[in-house]
Formats: sequence, C-alpha cells, structure tokens
Amino acid sequence: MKSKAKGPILQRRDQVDATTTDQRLLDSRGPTDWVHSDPWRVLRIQAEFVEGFGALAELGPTIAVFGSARTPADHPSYAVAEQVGRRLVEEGFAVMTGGGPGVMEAANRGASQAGGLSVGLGIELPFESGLNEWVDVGINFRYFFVRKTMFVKYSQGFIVLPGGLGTLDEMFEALTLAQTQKVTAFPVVLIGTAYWSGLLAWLRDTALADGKIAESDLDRLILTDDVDEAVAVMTASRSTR
Ligand SMILES: C/C(=C\CNc1ncnc2c1ncn2[C@@H]1O[C@H](COP(=O)(O)O)[C@@H](O)[C@H]1O)CO
Repeated sequence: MKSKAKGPILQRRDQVDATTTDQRLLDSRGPTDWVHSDPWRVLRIQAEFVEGFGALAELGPTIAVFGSARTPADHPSYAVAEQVGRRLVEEGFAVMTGGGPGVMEAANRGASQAGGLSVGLGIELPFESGLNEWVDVGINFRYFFVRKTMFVKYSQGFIVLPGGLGTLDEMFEALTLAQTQKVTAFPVVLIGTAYWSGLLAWLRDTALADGKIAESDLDRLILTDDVDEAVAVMTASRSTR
C-alpha cells in the first residue's frame, strides 16, 4: 500500500502527493502575481513592525523632531533645528527624525555632533533621497503608517519646526491621538512664532469658534521661538511620568 507521512498528516493510497512540500518550494517557477497581492503585503507590513519594534524598543527617552525636508542649510530654521538636536542630547534624550534632508538632517546633525543618539526613520519615496549622513541608527520604511506608529510609540514628545504637508500631517496626527486620548502626556511644541501664528489663529478663530475643536485641543500646543523653552517642556514632561 502506498503511504506517506506529510508532517503530522498521514496519506495513503491515491491520497499520497506526488511531490514533497520542499520540492514544490524549491522547484516551482510558477506565476508570481502573489508578490503583489494584499496577503503578501500583510506579511511585509508585519515584518516592518517587527524590524521597527526590534530596533527601537531599547532606545530610552526620545524626542521626535519634525520639519521641512526642503529647508536649505543656510536657512535660519536649519540652525535652530541643529540647536534643538544638540540641546535634546544635552538633556539626555535621543533624537528621532524622518531621516531626510532639511530640518531632519539638521536635528540629526546637532544630536550626532553632541555625541548623542541620532535616529532616522526614513521612508521609501518615488524620488529616492535616502537617510541623511547624520543618522547613526536608521530604518527605512516602506509604509508611512508603520513609520508613524514608531514615532508615536518610541518618542515621548514632538518638537515641530516650520514645514509643509508632511510636517502638518505629523503634527495633526499627534494632536488627534491626544484629543482622542490614544496618547497621554505627550507634549507638542511648535518652534517659529512667525511661521505658525497664522495657522494657530485660524484654529482659534475658525475651528474653535465654529465648535470643531475644543479649547483643550489648543492648550496642548505650545508655541515658542526659544529652543531652551521647547526642550524644557520635554524635560518637564519626562519628570512628571
Ligand atoms: C522633498 C524631498 C525629500 C523628501 N524626503 C523625506 N525623507 C524623509 N521624511 C520625509 C521626507 N519628506 C517628508 N518627510 C516627512 O514629512 C516631514 C517633512 O515634510 P514636509 O512636507 O517637507 O514638511 C518630515 O518630518 C518627515 O518625517 C526633497 O529633498
């Protein structure tokens, strides 16, 4: 009688497979459409979470710094971001950015040059820019939403410098998570009164006035031009935990 053990499964007579699982794995050159299918993507997403959690779990106190990818090195915001990176390190924080150019590069530069931990969470984009040279621990993500989870999970506060859509997305993500109590005790400091005042005025005069947000939502946002004040907010928040 034909009989075969397939792992814990017993097959007999005409139920016996003609090939082994290993043979099918190693020999097959079948269709490859599955590489682009959602179930396969789910595994890649899972792998990205595993890599991120594994690399960042032991970071210690960390502050995320956000801001424009388009800020040139001779722009005043670049020097401010560099100072933010340096001051955070002096207060014992690791500095985490999107790992790109502009403000991200400046904050990583300040942190690295101050001898601290400079982390970059990069993102795969159609136009490749890669991690900036001041990132000392870097991860490149395929998926924005996985990367965003890492920023919120592994930093204890956000410092936001002038930026565009990406920066606004990151700031409003933090504010939404705080409003819905998904995160608690998570300070968000905006640096650059001239740049941010118009947005804050609209939030107060239109969104708040029309009942779309609450006073407490605005209270969470701290606006300053003073790097030391921004860093002090992060330090104070750490000591209240
Ligand atoms: C636009 C250019 C490069 C983009 N490279 C980026 N690399 C990493 N992270 C990025 C990049 N662009 C945006 N981000 C994220 O959004 C924020 C900045 O976006 P903004 O629209 O410039 O404000 C930033 O905090 C990142 O997390 C060309 O050089």
